[in-house]
Amino acid sequence: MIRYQKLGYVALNVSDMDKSCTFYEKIVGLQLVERVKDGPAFFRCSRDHHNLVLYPSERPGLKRVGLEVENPEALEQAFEHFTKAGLNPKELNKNEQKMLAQGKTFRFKDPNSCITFEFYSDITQMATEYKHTVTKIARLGHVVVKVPEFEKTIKFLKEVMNFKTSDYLSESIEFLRVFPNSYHHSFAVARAAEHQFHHVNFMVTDIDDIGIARNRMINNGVTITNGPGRHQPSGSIFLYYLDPDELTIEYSFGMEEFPEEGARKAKMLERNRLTLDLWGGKPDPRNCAFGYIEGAESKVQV
Ligand SMILES: CC(C)C(=O)/C=C/C(C(=O)O)=C(/O)C(=O)O
Ligand SMILES: [Fe+2]
Repeated sequence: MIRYQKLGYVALNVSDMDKSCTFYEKIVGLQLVERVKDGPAFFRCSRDHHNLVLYPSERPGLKRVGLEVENPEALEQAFEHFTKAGLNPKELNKNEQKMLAQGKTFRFKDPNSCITFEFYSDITQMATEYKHTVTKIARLGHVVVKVPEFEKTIKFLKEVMNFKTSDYLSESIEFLRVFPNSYHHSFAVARAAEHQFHHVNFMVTDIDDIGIARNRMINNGVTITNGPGRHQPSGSIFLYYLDPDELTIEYSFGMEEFPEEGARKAKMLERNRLTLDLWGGKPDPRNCAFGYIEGAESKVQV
């Protein structure tokens, strides 16, 4: 079965590259690596060449999800596995691989969530450490999407992609880890009437990063849509806010980790406001409410 290293990067479509580049650098605290003229902008929060990529588009939202597997052998096995599963994975041409600063890379579209998943094992390691500025981002944490075909999507992610469930709210949200990565979730899926982006998360190093971020958002006129609060599922302390396209970004501090073997069984959690936030906060209705999934446009709803 496929063995993942981590959620490698998230690619977002944004409507105004200048505005969003400034926001992700100066407010979120990512490091700009390079910006291609009339093309994507690459940001990092680790030694990887990128952990977030912004693309210009008139339809803001999720463009694709990059998954790093453990090594080149795991990449070969994954390619064969997805081919056998009929997903028709396509290897990128050398030019695009070069632009992404990645080694061999392939993609396919999950027919249930409509997400384009990208797989690679090698990404350029930058010569210098990620430079903290306004906050100490520890890593790209997770991405969450909304889907109408909830059960089919979860079945696909678990049986075909080898994700494991950490916790779930019956028939409404499931938190998944990219096995054997230890973090409670790198991916989550919520049931909704339409395919939609939900949020992307960056994990920070200290509780102070959350408190300081709250003041930074207020001082810069950035809308906070939820928090600070504490999630019950992963135990993390969170703050959600909106980017210039009203896409939701989450910072979180702390997260339960799972061993590769002997992990606890997944908990079925109560649908209760206190599950989402142990501190009893009430989210703004704009929280996790905006963003397309690229490729979901053509999906016929049943
Ligand atoms: C039911 C909600 C969505 C919830 O509990 C969210 C939990 C977590 C977590 O436990 O860390 C998230 O990160 C999240 O989905 O934002
Ligand atoms: Fe989250």
